[in-house]
Amino acid sequence: MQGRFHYYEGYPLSICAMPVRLMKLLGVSYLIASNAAGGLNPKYKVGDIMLQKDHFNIMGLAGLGPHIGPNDSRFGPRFFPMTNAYDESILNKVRQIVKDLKMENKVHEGVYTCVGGPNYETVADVRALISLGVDSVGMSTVHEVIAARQCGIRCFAFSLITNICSTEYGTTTEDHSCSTEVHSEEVLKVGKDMEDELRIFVEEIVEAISQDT
Ligand SMILES: O=P(O)(O)O[C@@H]1C[C@H](O)[C@@H](CO)O1
Ligand code: HPA
Repeated sequence: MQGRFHYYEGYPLSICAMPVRLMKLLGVSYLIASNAAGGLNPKYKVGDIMLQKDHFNIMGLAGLGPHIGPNDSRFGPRFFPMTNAYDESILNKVRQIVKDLKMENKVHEGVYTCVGGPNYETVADVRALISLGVDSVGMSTVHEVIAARQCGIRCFAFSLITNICSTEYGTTTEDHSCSTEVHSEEVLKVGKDMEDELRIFVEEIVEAISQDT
């Protein structure tokens, strides 16, 4: 996919996840999802990659999800587990690719969360997410993976760390902005700068998965 629907654009999460259900109808069996995300783990640097071992569904805990409403049983059961949402055998392949491509110094494994956005987080938000065990924060992917898991699609996802979320209140500069705040220009630039490296990374993952099919 080129782009995706986001909750902050005014779409319900069922629409945000709809392309995954379309993929299922087209016969897709693996989902590779990526996102731009803020780094919460103090070890992360801008430009690093975080393989998602899991996600923390903060919107789901608040009652928001792609399956609210009548269940469409073509896509799976009403109730379904999310214990192993991120496929361990794909993760193992990716771990090997990370070694082969000598990317170990910039690749981590961690927990992602999706917030509603479109505003970035306050310092209090960031401190709370860290205390909840979250390593990266973005505005997508969780509901897509939930939709995929209901219908049996195997998932791999990673975050590109485009900015570091501040745990400290910054100093206000002369133009009334703040020294530690995030701007979308920065997020887009890091995404652009990493495009070629990420393309190779994803091509390797597709190749490794396709050897199994
Ligand atoms: O679509 P993703 O989750 O990669 O994009 C993130 C979330 C927002 O759309 C945007 C904020 O900078 O980046
Ligand atoms: N927070 C939420 N979403 C994001 C961020 C962030 O810091 N960076 C990129 N997408």
